[in-house]
Amino acid sequence: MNNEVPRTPTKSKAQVAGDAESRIPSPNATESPKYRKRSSSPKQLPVSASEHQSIISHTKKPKNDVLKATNGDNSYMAHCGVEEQGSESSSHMTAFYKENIRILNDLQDVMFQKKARLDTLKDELMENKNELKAVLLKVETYKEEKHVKSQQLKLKINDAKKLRDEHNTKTKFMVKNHELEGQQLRAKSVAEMNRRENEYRQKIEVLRHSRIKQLQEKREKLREEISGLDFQVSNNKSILQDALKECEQKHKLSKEEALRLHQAELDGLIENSRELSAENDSLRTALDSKLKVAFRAKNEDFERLSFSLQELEQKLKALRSENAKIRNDTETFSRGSIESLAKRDDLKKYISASTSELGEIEEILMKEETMRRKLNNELQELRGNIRVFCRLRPRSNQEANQVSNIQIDDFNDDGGTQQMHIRRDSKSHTFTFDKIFGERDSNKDVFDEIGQLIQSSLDGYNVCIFAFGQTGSGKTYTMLNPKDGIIPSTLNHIFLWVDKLKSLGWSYDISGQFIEIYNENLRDLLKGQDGEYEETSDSARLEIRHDAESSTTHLVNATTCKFASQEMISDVLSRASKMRSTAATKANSRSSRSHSVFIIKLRGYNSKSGEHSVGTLNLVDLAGSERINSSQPEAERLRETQNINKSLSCLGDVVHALGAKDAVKRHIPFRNSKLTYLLQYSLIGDSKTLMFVNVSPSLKNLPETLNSLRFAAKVNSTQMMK
Ligand SMILES: Nc1ncnc2c1ncn2[C@@H]1O[C@H](COP(=O)(O)OP(=O)(O)OP(=O)(O)O)[C@@H](O)[C@H]1O
Repeated sequence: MNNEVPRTPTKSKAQVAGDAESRIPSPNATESPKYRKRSSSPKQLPVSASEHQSIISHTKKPKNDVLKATNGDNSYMAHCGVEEQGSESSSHMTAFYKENIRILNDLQDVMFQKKARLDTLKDELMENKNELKAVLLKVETYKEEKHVKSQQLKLKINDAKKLRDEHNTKTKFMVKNHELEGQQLRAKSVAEMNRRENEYRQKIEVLRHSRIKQLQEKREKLREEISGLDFQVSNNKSILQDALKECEQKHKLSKEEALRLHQAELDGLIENSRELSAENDSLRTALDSKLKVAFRAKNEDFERLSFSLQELEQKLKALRSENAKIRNDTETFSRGSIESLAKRDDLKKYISASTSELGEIEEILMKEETMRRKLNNELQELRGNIRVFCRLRPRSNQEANQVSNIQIDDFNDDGGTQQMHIRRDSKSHTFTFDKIFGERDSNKDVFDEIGQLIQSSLDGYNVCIFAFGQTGSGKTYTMLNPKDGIIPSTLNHIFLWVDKLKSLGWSYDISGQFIEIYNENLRDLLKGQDGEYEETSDSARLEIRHDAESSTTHLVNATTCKFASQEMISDVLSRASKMRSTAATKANSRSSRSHSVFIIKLRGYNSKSGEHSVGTLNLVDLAGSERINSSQPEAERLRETQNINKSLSCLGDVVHALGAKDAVKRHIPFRNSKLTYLLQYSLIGDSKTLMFVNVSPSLKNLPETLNSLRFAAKVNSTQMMK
């Protein structure tokens, strides 16, 4: 679209003059009444734009009229009714006409000047418009830039928010973990208290039952005794009464008989004679004494029987009071039993309420355990599936004065990384890792950092932990130090955790294999172990077999040790390291020239939820990473070094390929070394890998230290693809 202002045609002064000449009629031409009218006020010059316009319109019509007059059209004059006047007035008219023509020409000049000015203004307007356009364009560009910058700012703000959320999630997770542990401890102590309370209650119950039984038995016995005695007493009483009655009867009868006889005799004697009276008296005295003796004897019998009766009555009384006491006791006991029964019912109710509460708590704990597993995995993934930790071993006494210039920065909480700077020949080398342990950090400090990774293997993920570095840099100390190395600490941690998880229904089957890879040959470090180890025949060669369907690896002919108790750990590890050192003496420090791989398989089953988990934890002490030493050109050493270099570079290649963006489509060279082939399924997918790069502080080891750090830094720059 053309936005230009239509331009007024401009003319040069000569053109304007020429035009005016051609347009303006001759001064001799007949004057039109209109021009005459104007002559009456010759000094009235147009000053405004409207007057200017009206002058132009006035001058246009006379132009045609004048032209007609110039061409000798007298009818025009006649038509106008103008009469011929004298030559004086004609010259006057000519002057006037000329004056008007001049004014008109001046006006036309003014008009053209104004037109020219208008054009200039139009040009300026155009220029301004263009400038405005350019300015608008610039404004647009600035706006776009501003938009882009605001988008970038938004992204940065989002990133910052994400980091803050991440931090919050981490904090929440830690807090939750602590709470979880607290709850578990609380639940455990409550369970323990309940168990003890139950035990005591059961014991009290048993004691109470046995005591009641004893008392009941005693009461029964006493009842029997009482009834026996009652029976005896009533029996004796009737016997005594019968005897007494008989005695009295007999006595009465004998008395009556004797009296009757005596009376008869007396009567006979009285009747017979007085002489017999003396005899009668003596006879009577004799009879009296006889009767008295008999009576006394009978009396004594009676008294004896009365006494025994009294005794029996007293005994009966005592037994009765004892019986009453026993009854009282029994009543007290039954009252106690009723109270105990009420208490038992209360306790039963309390126990059933506690059991249901415990069930709920268990359910919550199980859910929290599942949540913890998920969160732990998310946290590990946030930290990266491949992580690299550096560890600087402490200087020995001999190295004290010959140490490298190594400086370790503080841990950067924002980036989650740590840096170290090494000076060599006035050049500074900086390396960044996920964590750096200095000379003063202990194996415990190291284990505290990797505990959650070990947890992942219990949760059913595959985990690989490598120790990499030159000979003497502290790999074996980090991995296998008997007291607190990663391997013994890991096994102890596993046992502790398995014990904790028992209350949530989890049970674990823990088994281990320990092998060595020397010159690309596998060797069983648990071979020949006794006890609960699965033996393999001496001639059997170790073989690696993969099951692609279940993504698992099987080591054919390798001894598998089932860890049934924590006590087995030190025994198995000391035997394995003995086996390794036996080989070392044979093959000249072979331990530093071979890779050792400790494979722990953790199969978990939850009887309450039916969940299964299978995790493999590979703890690898890699062979020394130093380059070929020209001072040791023996063929055997060369072969060893070549094999080590090949397998280490293959490990680097595999990790690198796994970290590539197109890793899923890419060929991963697992088969290029026995080590990577063995660990194939523990390096892909959800697996987690941690590499320790162990370095020495010694100045003489500096070139190897830098090599190791470069290798590790390359691994650290990798982020595993899923
Ligand atoms: N963090 C540490 N604290 C104390 N001593 C250590 C530490 N790291 C290593 N050492 C000591 O340094 C020496 C060498 O360590 P170590 O044998 O573990 O090295 P290495 O890298 O495994 O060597 P090789 O490859 O020969 O097995 C040992 O005497 C060990 O006790």
